[in-house]
Amino acid sequence: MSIAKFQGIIPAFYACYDDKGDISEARTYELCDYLHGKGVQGVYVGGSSGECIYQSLEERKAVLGHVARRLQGKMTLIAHVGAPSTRDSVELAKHAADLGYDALSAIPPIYFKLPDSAVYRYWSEIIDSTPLPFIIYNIPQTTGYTLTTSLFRKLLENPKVIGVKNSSMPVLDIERFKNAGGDEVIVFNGPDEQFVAGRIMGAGAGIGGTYSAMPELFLQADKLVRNGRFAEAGAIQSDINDIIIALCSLDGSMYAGIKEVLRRRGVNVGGVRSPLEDISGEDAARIDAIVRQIDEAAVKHGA
Ligand SMILES: CC(=O)N[C@@H]([C@@H](O)[C@H](O)[C@H](O)CO)[C@@H](O)CC(=O)C(=O)O
Repeated sequence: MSIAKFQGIIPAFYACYDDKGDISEARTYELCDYLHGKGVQGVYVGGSSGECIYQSLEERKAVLGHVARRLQGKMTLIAHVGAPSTRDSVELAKHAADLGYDALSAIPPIYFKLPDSAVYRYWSEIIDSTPLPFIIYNIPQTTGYTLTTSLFRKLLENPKVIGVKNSSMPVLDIERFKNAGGDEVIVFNGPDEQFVAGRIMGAGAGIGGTYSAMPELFLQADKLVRNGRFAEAGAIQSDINDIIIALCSLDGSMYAGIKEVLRRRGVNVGGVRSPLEDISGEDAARIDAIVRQIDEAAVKHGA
Protein backbone atom coordinates (compact mmCIF):
# COMPACT_ATOMS: atom_id res chain seq x y z
CA MET A 1 0.00 0.00 0.00
CA SER A 2 1.52 3.34 -1.08
CA ILE A 3 1.24 6.12 1.46
CA ALA A 4 1.91 8.85 -1.15
CA LYS A 5 -1.74 9.83 -1.55
CA PHE A 6 -2.04 10.50 2.19
CA GLN A 7 0.69 13.14 2.28
CA GLY A 8 0.03 16.86 2.58
CA ILE A 9 -2.63 19.02 4.21
CA ILE A 10 -5.84 17.22 5.16
CA PRO A 11 -8.45 19.39 6.89
CA ALA A 12 -10.71 17.73 9.43
CA PHE A 13 -14.07 18.32 7.74
CA TYR A 14 -16.65 20.42 9.59
CA ALA A 15 -20.23 19.39 10.33
CA CYS A 16 -22.42 21.43 7.97
CA TYR A 17 -25.91 22.24 9.29
CA ASP A 18 -28.90 24.09 7.91
CA ASP A 19 -30.58 26.88 9.88
CA LYS A 20 -32.59 24.31 11.89
CA GLY A 21 -29.44 22.43 12.86
CA ASP A 22 -29.97 19.44 10.54
CA ILE A 23 -27.27 18.05 8.25
CA SER A 24 -27.23 20.15 5.08
CA GLU A 25 -26.24 18.52 1.82
CA ALA A 26 -25.99 21.89 0.04
CA ARG A 27 -23.76 23.39 2.73
CA THR A 28 -21.61 20.24 2.82
CA TYR A 29 -21.03 20.74 -0.92
CA GLU A 30 -20.12 24.38 -0.27
CA LEU A 31 -17.39 23.37 2.15
CA CYS A 32 -16.20 20.64 -0.24
CA ASP A 33 -15.91 23.15 -3.09
CA TYR A 34 -14.14 25.71 -0.91
CA LEU A 35 -11.51 23.21 0.26
CA HIS A 36 -11.04 21.80 -3.23
CA GLY A 37 -10.52 25.34 -4.52
CA LYS A 38 -7.84 25.91 -1.90
CA GLY A 39 -5.84 22.92 -3.17
CA VAL A 40 -5.75 20.75 -0.05
CA GLN A 41 -4.71 17.13 -0.58
CA GLY A 42 -7.62 15.44 1.19
CA VAL A 43 -10.31 15.63 3.86
CA TYR A 44 -10.85 13.71 7.08
CA VAL A 45 -14.61 13.30 7.40
CA GLY A 46 -16.64 12.76 10.57
CA GLY A 47 -13.95 13.24 13.23
CA SER A 48 -13.89 15.57 16.23
CA SER A 49 -14.35 18.67 14.05
CA GLY A 50 -17.13 16.80 12.26
CA GLU A 51 -18.95 16.63 15.65
CA CYS A 52 -19.32 12.89 15.14
CA ILE A 53 -20.21 12.21 18.75
CA TYR A 54 -23.24 14.50 18.49
CA GLN A 55 -24.65 12.85 15.36
CA SER A 56 -26.76 9.76 14.81
CA LEU A 57 -25.48 6.87 12.73
CA GLU A 58 -27.81 7.82 9.88
CA GLU A 59 -26.57 11.41 9.93
CA ARG A 60 -22.96 10.28 9.86
CA LYS A 61 -23.69 8.01 6.91
CA ALA A 62 -25.38 10.90 5.10
CA VAL A 63 -22.36 13.18 5.62
CA LEU A 64 -19.98 10.50 4.33
CA GLY A 65 -22.19 10.17 1.25
CA HIS A 66 -22.44 13.90 0.53
CA VAL A 67 -18.67 14.39 0.73
CA ALA A 68 -17.94 11.32 -1.38
CA ARG A 69 -20.34 12.45 -4.11
CA ARG A 70 -18.73 15.89 -4.29
CA LEU A 71 -15.04 15.12 -3.89
CA GLN A 72 -14.42 11.60 -5.12
CA GLY A 73 -11.56 11.56 -7.62
CA LYS A 74 -10.60 15.11 -6.68
CA MET A 75 -8.69 14.43 -3.45
CA THR A 76 -7.99 11.75 -0.84
CA LEU A 77 -10.99 10.87 1.32
CA ILE A 78 -10.58 9.46 4.81
CA ALA A 79 -13.67 8.41 6.80
CA HIS A 80 -13.59 8.54 10.57
CA VAL A 81 -15.87 5.70 11.66
CA GLY A 82 -15.21 5.50 15.40
CA ALA A 83 -18.44 5.12 17.43
CA PRO A 84 -19.17 3.97 20.98
CA SER A 85 -19.89 0.36 19.94
CA THR A 86 -17.93 -1.92 17.64
CA ARG A 87 -21.19 -2.77 15.86
CA ASP A 88 -21.88 0.86 14.87
CA SER A 89 -18.25 1.47 13.90
CA VAL A 90 -18.28 -1.58 11.63
CA GLU A 91 -21.55 -0.46 10.04
CA LEU A 92 -20.03 2.96 9.28
CA ALA A 93 -16.83 1.35 8.01
CA LYS A 94 -18.75 -0.82 5.53
CA HIS A 95 -20.75 2.20 4.42
CA ALA A 96 -17.57 4.23 3.80
CA ALA A 97 -16.04 1.33 1.86
CA ASP A 98 -19.17 1.07 -0.33
CA LEU A 99 -18.91 4.81 -1.00
CA GLY A 100 -15.34 4.41 -2.26
CA TYR A 101 -13.40 6.11 0.55
CA ASP A 102 -9.60 5.79 0.36
CA ALA A 103 -9.08 4.89 4.02
CA LEU A 104 -10.79 4.45 7.37
CA SER A 105 -9.83 5.78 10.76
CA ALA A 106 -11.21 5.45 14.29
CA ILE A 107 -10.66 6.69 17.81
CA PRO A 108 -10.46 4.00 20.50
CA PRO A 109 -13.74 3.09 22.24
CA ILE A 110 -14.87 5.83 24.63
CA TYR A 111 -16.72 6.10 27.98
CA PHE A 112 -15.74 2.80 29.67
CA LYS A 113 -12.08 2.42 30.53
CA LEU A 114 -11.15 -0.72 28.62
CA PRO A 115 -7.97 -2.82 28.66
CA ASP A 116 -5.61 -2.86 25.68
CA SER A 117 -6.99 -6.28 24.68
CA ALA A 118 -10.49 -4.79 24.18
CA VAL A 119 -9.18 -1.75 22.32
CA TYR A 120 -7.08 -4.01 20.08
CA ARG A 121 -10.14 -6.12 19.31
CA TYR A 122 -12.30 -3.07 18.63
CA TRP A 123 -9.82 -1.64 16.09
CA SER A 124 -9.16 -5.09 14.58
CA GLU A 125 -12.84 -5.81 14.00
CA ILE A 126 -13.23 -2.50 12.16
CA ILE A 127 -10.09 -3.20 10.11
CA ASP A 128 -11.26 -6.71 9.22
CA SER A 129 -14.70 -5.50 8.12
CA THR A 130 -13.49 -3.92 4.83
CA PRO A 131 -10.51 -4.12 2.46
CA LEU A 132 -9.63 -0.44 3.09
CA PRO A 133 -6.39 0.81 4.65
CA PHE A 134 -6.74 1.94 8.25
CA ILE A 135 -5.36 4.88 10.25
CA ILE A 136 -5.40 4.63 14.04
CA TYR A 137 -6.56 7.82 15.78
CA ASN A 138 -4.74 8.60 19.02
CA ILE A 139 -6.31 11.54 20.88
CA PRO A 140 -5.83 10.90 24.62
CA GLN A 141 -7.02 14.34 25.74
CA THR A 142 -10.58 13.58 24.60
CA THR A 143 -10.79 9.77 24.77
CA GLY A 144 -8.77 9.20 27.95
CA TYR A 145 -6.94 6.36 26.18
CA THR A 146 -3.24 6.60 25.25
CA LEU A 147 -1.90 4.45 22.43
CA THR A 148 1.40 2.82 23.41
CA THR A 149 4.14 2.03 20.92
CA SER A 150 3.81 -1.65 21.81
CA LEU A 151 0.10 -1.76 20.88
CA PHE A 152 0.93 0.30 17.79
CA ARG A 153 3.53 -2.31 16.74
CA LYS A 154 1.03 -5.11 17.32
CA LEU A 155 -1.60 -3.35 15.17
CA LEU A 156 0.99 -2.80 12.44
CA GLU A 157 1.25 -6.58 12.06
CA ASN A 158 -1.97 -6.18 10.08
CA PRO A 159 -0.84 -4.87 6.65
CA LYS A 160 -4.03 -2.80 6.32
CA VAL A 161 -2.82 -0.49 9.11
CA ILE A 162 -0.93 2.27 7.31
CA GLY A 163 -0.43 4.75 10.12
CA VAL A 164 -1.62 6.83 13.02
CA LYS A 165 -3.19 10.24 13.34
CA ASN A 166 -1.53 11.46 16.49
CA SER A 167 -3.24 14.27 18.37
CA SER A 168 -1.39 13.92 21.68
CA MET A 169 0.62 17.02 22.50
CA PRO A 170 4.21 15.72 22.79
CA VAL A 171 5.96 15.87 19.43
CA LEU A 172 8.05 13.03 20.84
CA ASP A 173 5.04 10.73 20.34
CA ILE A 174 5.12 11.45 16.60
CA GLU A 175 8.81 10.61 16.46
CA ARG A 176 8.29 7.39 18.46
CA PHE A 177 5.40 6.20 16.23
CA LYS A 178 7.41 6.96 13.09
CA ASN A 179 10.40 5.18 14.60
CA ALA A 180 8.22 2.15 15.36
CA GLY A 181 6.57 2.12 11.93
CA GLY A 182 9.41 2.95 9.57
CA ASP A 183 9.21 4.08 5.95
CA GLU A 184 6.03 2.21 5.04
CA VAL A 185 3.99 3.88 7.76
CA ILE A 186 2.62 7.43 7.85
CA VAL A 187 2.15 9.51 10.98
CA PHE A 188 -0.29 12.43 10.76
CA ASN A 189 0.35 15.46 12.92
CA GLY A 190 -2.77 16.20 15.01
CA PRO A 191 -2.07 19.32 17.10
CA ASP A 192 -2.13 22.22 14.65
CA GLU A 193 -0.14 24.36 17.09
CA GLN A 194 2.93 22.22 16.39
CA PHE A 195 2.39 21.26 12.77
CA VAL A 196 5.88 22.32 11.69
CA ALA A 197 7.57 20.53 14.59
CA GLY A 198 5.51 17.41 13.94
CA ARG A 199 6.48 17.40 10.26
CA ILE A 200 10.16 17.82 11.10
CA MET A 201 10.02 15.04 13.70
CA GLY A 202 8.51 12.47 11.34
CA ALA A 203 4.91 13.31 10.44
CA GLY A 204 4.40 12.88 6.70
CA ALA A 205 1.18 14.89 6.71
CA GLY A 206 -1.23 16.78 8.91
CA ILE A 207 -4.90 16.31 9.73
CA GLY A 208 -6.21 19.34 11.56
CA GLY A 209 -9.29 21.09 12.82
CA THR A 210 -8.11 24.65 12.16
CA TYR A 211 -6.87 24.08 8.59
CA SER A 212 -10.20 25.13 7.07
CA ALA A 213 -9.91 28.57 8.66
CA MET A 214 -6.49 29.20 7.10
CA PRO A 215 -5.64 26.53 4.51
CA GLU A 216 -3.20 28.84 2.70
CA LEU A 217 -1.00 29.14 5.79
CA PHE A 218 -0.80 25.39 6.40
CA LEU A 219 -0.20 24.66 2.71
CA GLN A 220 2.63 27.18 2.68
CA ALA A 221 4.15 25.85 5.93
CA ASP A 222 4.02 22.32 4.51
CA LYS A 223 5.73 23.42 1.29
CA LEU A 224 8.49 25.19 3.23
CA VAL A 225 9.10 22.09 5.37
CA ARG A 226 9.32 19.93 2.24
CA ASN A 227 11.92 22.34 0.86
CA GLY A 228 13.92 22.34 4.10
CA ARG A 229 13.17 26.02 4.82
CA PHE A 230 12.50 25.41 8.49
CA ALA A 231 13.02 28.94 9.85
CA GLU A 232 10.42 30.36 7.45
CA ALA A 233 8.04 27.50 8.26
CA GLY A 234 8.55 28.24 11.97
CA ALA A 235 7.65 31.89 11.40
CA ILE A 236 4.33 30.86 9.81
CA GLN A 237 3.70 28.47 12.70
CA SER A 238 4.13 31.33 15.13
CA ASP A 239 1.47 33.40 13.36
CA ILE A 240 -0.80 30.34 13.10
CA ASN A 241 -0.50 29.88 16.86
CA ASP A 242 -1.54 33.48 17.55
CA ILE A 243 -4.63 32.78 15.45
CA ILE A 244 -5.42 29.45 17.15
CA ILE A 245 -5.03 31.00 20.60
CA ALA A 246 -7.42 33.80 19.58
CA LEU A 247 -9.92 31.19 18.29
CA CYS A 248 -9.67 29.29 21.57
CA SER A 249 -10.24 32.49 23.57
CA LEU A 250 -13.74 33.17 22.18
CA ASP A 251 -16.83 32.84 24.36
CA GLY A 252 -18.17 30.25 21.90
CA SER A 253 -16.42 26.99 21.04
CA MET A 254 -13.42 27.10 18.71
CA TYR A 255 -15.50 25.19 16.14
CA ALA A 256 -18.21 27.88 16.24
CA GLY A 257 -15.52 30.52 15.78
CA ILE A 258 -14.03 28.75 12.75
CA LYS A 259 -17.48 28.36 11.21
CA GLU A 260 -17.94 32.12 11.59
CA VAL A 261 -14.55 32.73 9.93
CA LEU A 262 -15.76 30.54 7.06
CA ARG A 263 -19.02 32.50 6.88
CA ARG A 264 -17.02 35.72 6.50
CA ARG A 265 -15.28 34.00 3.58
CA GLY A 266 -18.63 33.29 1.94
CA VAL A 267 -18.95 29.66 3.06
CA ASN A 268 -21.98 29.16 5.31
CA VAL A 269 -21.82 25.82 7.13
CA GLY A 270 -24.26 26.78 9.89
CA GLY A 271 -23.56 26.66 13.61
CA VAL A 272 -22.51 24.01 16.11
CA ARG A 273 -24.66 21.45 17.84
CA SER A 274 -25.41 21.73 21.55
CA PRO A 275 -23.75 21.22 24.01
CA LEU A 276 -21.05 23.03 22.00
CA GLU A 277 -21.57 26.74 22.51
CA ASP A 278 -22.25 29.21 19.76
CA ILE A 279 -20.36 32.49 19.46
CA SER A 280 -21.52 35.41 21.57
CA GLY A 281 -22.28 39.02 20.55
CA GLU A 282 -18.86 40.06 21.82
CA ASP A 283 -17.17 37.38 19.73
CA ALA A 284 -18.18 39.14 16.50
CA ALA A 285 -15.52 41.86 16.83
CA ARG A 286 -12.93 39.29 17.94
CA ILE A 287 -13.65 37.25 14.82
CA ASP A 288 -13.23 40.37 12.65
CA ALA A 289 -9.76 40.69 14.18
CA ILE A 290 -9.00 36.99 13.59
CA VAL A 291 -9.99 37.25 9.93
CA ARG A 292 -7.64 40.25 9.61
CA GLN A 293 -4.85 38.30 11.34
CA ILE A 294 -5.27 35.43 8.85
CA ASP A 295 -5.29 37.75 5.84
CA GLU A 296 -2.23 39.65 7.06
CA ALA A 297 -0.31 36.44 7.78
CA ALA A 298 -1.13 35.14 4.29
CA VAL A 299 0.28 38.31 2.71
CA LYS A 300 3.32 38.37 5.01
CA HIS A 301 4.26 34.76 4.21
CA GLY A 302 3.36 34.83 0.51
CA ALA A 303 0.75 32.14 1.07
C1 LIG B 1 -8.59 18.01 20.22
C2 LIG B 1 -8.74 18.44 18.80
O1 LIG B 1 -9.81 18.83 18.40
N1 LIG B 1 -7.68 18.36 18.04
C3 LIG B 1 -7.70 18.74 16.64
C4 LIG B 1 -6.70 19.83 16.37
O2 LIG B 1 -6.70 20.14 15.01
C5 LIG B 1 -7.09 21.06 17.18
O3 LIG B 1 -8.35 21.50 16.79
C6 LIG B 1 -6.11 22.18 16.96
O4 LIG B 1 -4.81 21.72 17.22
C7 LIG B 1 -6.44 23.39 17.82
O5 LIG B 1 -6.21 23.12 19.17
C8 LIG B 1 -7.41 17.57 15.78
O6 LIG B 1 -6.31 16.85 16.21
C9 LIG B 1 -8.67 16.72 15.73
C10 LIG B 1 -9.14 16.53 14.37
O7 LIG B 1 -8.42 16.80 13.46
C11 LIG B 1 -10.48 16.01 14.14
O8 LIG B 1 -10.67 14.80 14.25
O9 LIG B 1 -11.35 16.77 13.84
